[in-house]
Amino acid sequence: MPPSGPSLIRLLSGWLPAQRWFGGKDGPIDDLTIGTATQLRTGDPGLHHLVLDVHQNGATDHYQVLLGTRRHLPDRLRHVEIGRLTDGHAFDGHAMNGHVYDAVHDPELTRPLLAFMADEATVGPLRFHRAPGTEIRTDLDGTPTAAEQSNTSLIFGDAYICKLFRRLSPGVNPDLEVNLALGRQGCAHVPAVHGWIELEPGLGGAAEPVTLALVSEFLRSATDGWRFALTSVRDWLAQPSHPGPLPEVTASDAAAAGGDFAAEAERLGAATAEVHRDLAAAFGVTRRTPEDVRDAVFAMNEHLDRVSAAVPEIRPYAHAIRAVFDEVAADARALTVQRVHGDYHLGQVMRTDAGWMLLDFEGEPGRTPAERRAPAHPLRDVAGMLRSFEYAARYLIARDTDLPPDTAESLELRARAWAERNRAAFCDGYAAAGGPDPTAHAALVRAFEFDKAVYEIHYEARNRPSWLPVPLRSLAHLAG
Ligand SMILES: Nc1ncnc2c1ncn2[C@@H]1O[C@H](COP(=O)(O)OP(=O)(O)O)[C@@H](O)[C@H]1O
Ligand SMILES: O=P(O)(O)O[C@H]1O[C@H](CO)[C@@H](O[C@H]2O[C@H](CO)[C@@H](O)[C@H](O)[C@H]2O)[C@H](O)[C@H]1O
Repeated sequence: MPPSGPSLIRLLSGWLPAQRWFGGKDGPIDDLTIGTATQLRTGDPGLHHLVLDVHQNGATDHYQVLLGTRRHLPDRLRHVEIGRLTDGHAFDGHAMNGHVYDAVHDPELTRPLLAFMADEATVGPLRFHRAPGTEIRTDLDGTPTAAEQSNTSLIFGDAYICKLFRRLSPGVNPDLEVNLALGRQGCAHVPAVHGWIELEPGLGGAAEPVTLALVSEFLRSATDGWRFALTSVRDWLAQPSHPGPLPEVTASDAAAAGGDFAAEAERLGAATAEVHRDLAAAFGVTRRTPEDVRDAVFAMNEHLDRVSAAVPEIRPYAHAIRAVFDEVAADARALTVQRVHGDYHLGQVMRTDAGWMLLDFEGEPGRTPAERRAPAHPLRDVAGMLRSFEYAARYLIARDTDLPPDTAESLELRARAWAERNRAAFCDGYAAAGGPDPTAHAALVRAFEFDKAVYEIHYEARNRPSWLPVPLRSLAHLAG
């Protein structure tokens, strides 16, 4: 018997919209039903896996939640309480009185997930998998990472990270698909997959299973690429400012600033090319005709129209952006496309002792599963990372509204120099390691960069309005 009853639904309807990973914040929930309910642990505390069917604007989205139930809630779990069920409320077929809470915060309830994977268990519609040839330790508790975003990640000791996909789509999740494929290619730039969880076919009537979670090797002592780059920018901006025109940045200047990133940017470029090579080997390559390229440019223009309608701040740059798109369409040539990362930026890479590692092959949130898996030109990823250098360079100054204009202007010159230096180093590393040379495809890279900037302006306006000046400032420079 599925968990039912108005009170559980009422509790979840109030809780869901407040979750960071809930994608339906634009409008009210019309109806919420429970698609599947699986009891993973009986007794107290109890653990229940639910797929929620959320009906909004005529469409249905599916979200995964793990609920804990306890008769007495310890203080350490009070902040994640969802509510209380009383009077023998039916829950997974059991009369249940007690507190219902977000189980990802309860180490006692996250530990069983590893045990199920180690045993390759099937529990109701849930199938737990261990990757071939790997062991899974079962003595570790999982705790959620502080930076909860589109998904929830649990860290188990310093051994594993388990990403629970929140919004579910039928079919294998691209992150699992790509990581397994790259692992089979022997790629040194992705963490090893240890296990995964899937839901049997049937979600939304689909014939394929659904990926629920991915367990990977935890990269201990790794530094997040975004933070690493920002440390360098901070040092670079703190140098005494030079009056007059943009100073030429030499390696010794940058090194004197204490945090030159160029050698790292070059290594990151090389790692990116190696991953692209392995993706092409694993998934194959496809040819696109000049007509296909013109269609793609048409889609970029339509994207710009939609974003211009929603975010007026982009309108002053629309003409310059269209000119770049038109240049590619006018000189359209056949291109070779392949599986790519799809949402490549400094927050998706980590520097370990062994080199750069690439994470999160899910593609841009908001795109359909088919779009996320569609082949694209590898220079799209290069353009994504070039945008990220622009972001890192300007992040500290674009958000400081108290800077006097002349200080802001001199810092902008300095930020520009940092971005140019690291963009060039990244492109050099990419081309030297066998990727298509970005300097030989300048118009295409520029078009991809502008298309990404359009996406970012929409993303920031919707999700982080205080960040909007960051892509706008860089657009003012690139489109100027
Ligand atoms: N294998 C790993 N080892 C260490 N940290 C990781 C690993 N995978 C992800 N992370 C950390 O978790 C963050 C979010 O991971 P990501 O896969 O990008 O999830 P999301 O899709 O929720 O953005 C990363 O930015 C990184 O800091
Ligand atoms: O990491 P996600 O897959 O959730 O990607 C989304 O969020 C990113 C921000 O967290 C966003 O990236 C933008 O901001 C980054 C700095 O925080 C910057 O390095 C990127 O260049 C910029 O695009 C990403 O676009 C979005 O899809």
